[in-house]
Amino acid sequence: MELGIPFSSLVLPLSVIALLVCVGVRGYLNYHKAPQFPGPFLAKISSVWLLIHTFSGKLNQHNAAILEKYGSPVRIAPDKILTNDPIILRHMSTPRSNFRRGTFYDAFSLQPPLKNVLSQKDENLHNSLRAKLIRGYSGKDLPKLESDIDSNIANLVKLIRMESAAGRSIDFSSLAQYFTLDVLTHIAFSAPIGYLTQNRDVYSYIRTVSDFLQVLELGANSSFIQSILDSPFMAPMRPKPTDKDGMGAMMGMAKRAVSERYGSDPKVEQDMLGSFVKYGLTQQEAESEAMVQVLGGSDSTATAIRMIILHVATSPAVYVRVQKELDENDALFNGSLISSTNSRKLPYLQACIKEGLRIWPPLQALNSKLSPPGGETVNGVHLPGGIEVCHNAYTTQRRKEIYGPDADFFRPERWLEAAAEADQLNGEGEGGETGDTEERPAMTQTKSSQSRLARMESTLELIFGSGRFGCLGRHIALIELDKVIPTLLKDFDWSVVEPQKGFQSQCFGVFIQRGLWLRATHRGERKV
Ligand code: HEM
Repeated sequence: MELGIPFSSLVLPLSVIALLVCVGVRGYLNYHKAPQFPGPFLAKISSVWLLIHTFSGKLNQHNAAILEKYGSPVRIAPDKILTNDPIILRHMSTPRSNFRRGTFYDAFSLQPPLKNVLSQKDENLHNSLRAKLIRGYSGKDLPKLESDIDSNIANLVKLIRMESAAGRSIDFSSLAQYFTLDVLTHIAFSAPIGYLTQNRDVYSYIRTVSDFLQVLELGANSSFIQSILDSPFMAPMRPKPTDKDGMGAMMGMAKRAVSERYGSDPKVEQDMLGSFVKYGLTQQEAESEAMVQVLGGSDSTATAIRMIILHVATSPAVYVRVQKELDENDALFNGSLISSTNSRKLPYLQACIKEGLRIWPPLQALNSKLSPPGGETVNGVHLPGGIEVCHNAYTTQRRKEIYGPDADFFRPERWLEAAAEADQLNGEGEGGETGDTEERPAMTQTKSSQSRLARMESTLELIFGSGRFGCLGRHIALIELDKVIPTLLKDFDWSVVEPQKGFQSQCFGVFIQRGLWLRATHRGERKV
């Protein structure tokens, strides 16, 4: 029998049907990878939900919203769930845990296929690399760590004074990053690049890095995108040490600095690179680790500085109290810049720093960990095998049962109240200060493992990750904050220029923040 429909005219509709069937089957299989977890429907059947929000630079906000709506854990992709449960988060990173690094970390091989400490997923290789880096990062091999930071604070203060004397407002988003880039390159290579002295975005690094970070985060959140980025035809588009601008130019700078430390007549310095060389890193490994340090430490610490200053400057009661504490303890500045040890003697200042880190965790990436085959039950939640468990730092740090019913507000007093409670629990009654420790195993030492303060401290610690994956640069970051925050608050009065405008803040794991214009008024002469 003749149907009268030529086969060629059926090709298109049949192809569409076949495609729809494939998409449907794929969606069905995806859905059933972890059907027990709630979440947006699109996130259960495909990675599109996660990719759209990663691309928008607002994934952190969307993640916070779905955790609020569905509770923890919530599904954000077929094989990814998101949690803000501190017990699960800590458990996955303990030394004996069977969880492993997830696909998130594949994106951070800055010179693929070479792995660095951030991208190495093999447990043994990661441990041995960390062991080689730890003395440099802990500051033990850096006798000039504080004085190097001091010299950059002095440059920062000089620049702010100059701008303020000229009646100009200050682009604090850039300035904070000039400072962290100079500090990191100084302690890594024994000399800062000179962002502060030149008062400009050297290598256009800050301007161009946002595109790089957006692509990096897309790869980190999707192994499909990462496989495209890793493919040979993308190689010409990756940053190269020969580039004039951006990440590539920074790599070139690191490469040149590293090359001086190897070869027949190596330069020996007591800096981070010197420590890496001493503990056996190859030249190529040292280049890669130097870049990880700049990438991992500059945006994160700059965000911390911006958000702490912004929150203090826009909270009048806090501002008055912290400046009073700083003025009353002028002697701790020894006539110039404050040491980290002395800074930790100022309880209200320390409470402001902690509260700033809590209210706006500087890194809000997924940091996914892969559950062991067969799964595991943690804190009453069964996490099936082969699932990536991701972190939402923002809502972890706003848990009301830990920080109190007003956890959404910036209120440094909560740390002093919790410390006073802890002292009472211990029967010490010594005033409950949080900033009184010489050594700092956690953010500060805690006196009772049962106290609210202990729970607050250990939860706050999670902004740096924990256990075998914890941030190697935490010690350096905290010393920077201990020193730069009191200096900025003691030397200047800060106000927001055109507060109605707000500023731009995009999250690609790290934050790209632009247009935070502040006015600084010098408060009087002090030698720095
Ligand atoms: C306030 C500032 C900082 C924050 C909030 C922060 C946070 C983090 C987080 C959340 C991780 C990943 C944890 C995980 O994978 O579970 C990490 C890793 C890391 N951070 Fe930081 N960081 C900061 C500053 C720095 C600085 C200044 C440096 C360098 C001097 C640095 C170097 C590193 C390195 C090398 C790793 C990888 C550790 C490993 O793979 O074992 N960070 N950081």
